[in-house]
Amino acid sequence: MTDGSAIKTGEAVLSLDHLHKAFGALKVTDDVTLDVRSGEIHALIGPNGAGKSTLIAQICGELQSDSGRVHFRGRDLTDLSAFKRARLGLGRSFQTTQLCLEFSVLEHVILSLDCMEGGSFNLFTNPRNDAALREEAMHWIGKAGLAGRENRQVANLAHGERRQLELAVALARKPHVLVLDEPMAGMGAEESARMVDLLQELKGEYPMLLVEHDMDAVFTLADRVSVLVYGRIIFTGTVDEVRQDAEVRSAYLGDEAC
Ligand SMILES: Nc1ncnc2c1ncn2[C@@H]1O[C@H](COP(=O)(O)OP(=O)(O)OP(=O)(O)O)[C@@H](O)[C@H]1O
Repeated sequence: MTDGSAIKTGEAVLSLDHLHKAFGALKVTDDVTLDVRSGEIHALIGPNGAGKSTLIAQICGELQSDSGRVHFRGRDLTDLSAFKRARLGLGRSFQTTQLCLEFSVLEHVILSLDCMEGGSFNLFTNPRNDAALREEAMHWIGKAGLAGRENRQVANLAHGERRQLELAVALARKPHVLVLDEPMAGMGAEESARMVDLLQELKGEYPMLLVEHDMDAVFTLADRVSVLVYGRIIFTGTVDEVRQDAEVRSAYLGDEAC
């Protein structure tokens, strides 16, 4: 299989095969094998410093693995740059916001679309004149729950709305999988609930690898959960299985899972 169009529900879209990464003597990714299947949200949880962000960087090509392979939609990505992986549809969000505060929501998404198409559109002269780009940007803005906020300057958005804008930008790149690094980070309860609803709506359309500390969100959204401790996956299973596993509870969940 070389083309993702042939992928059926439940088949692996993204596979990590025995990935390793060490910083000096510190093994940060230690023989990690997991997959994200079509139609699912696969959550990756683990204590601070377990190696979750490092693993995301290895998946997305920002960090070279010491060994192991990454396959995406039937293709071996291991030796490709982050840019090429993104082009092939590996979408990602970051743990901290990566937005230009002086742009409007609409300008942000239009710029992202234009960059993706390799255009020469000049944001500073006439950002809203390309009707097709504008229409498409509005589509992604709506999909990320920001309809009505398109003309608001990013600097004036609430934290949760900024995370939604990042989601709009990620969606505008037309990913075939979403790798989300703590999308609820820094959010209050109401903002988290809104993001959970959004991800719930997008589930099925986009397979997701979700790194998240908010256990309510994880238990609501995930089909499967992998638990990373000191760079090793100690357990993969359904939400119920993970909640009941004694090792997981002692390593990470504690009484939260009861
Ligand atoms: N470039 C680096 N050089 C050396 N050590 C690093 C580097 N990047 C990460 N580490 C170390 O690797 C370990 C894993 O870090 P990582 O940020 O991947 O964990 P994490 O699970 O994402 O943590 P958190 O939940 O706090 O975001 C930590 O001990 C960290 O200090």
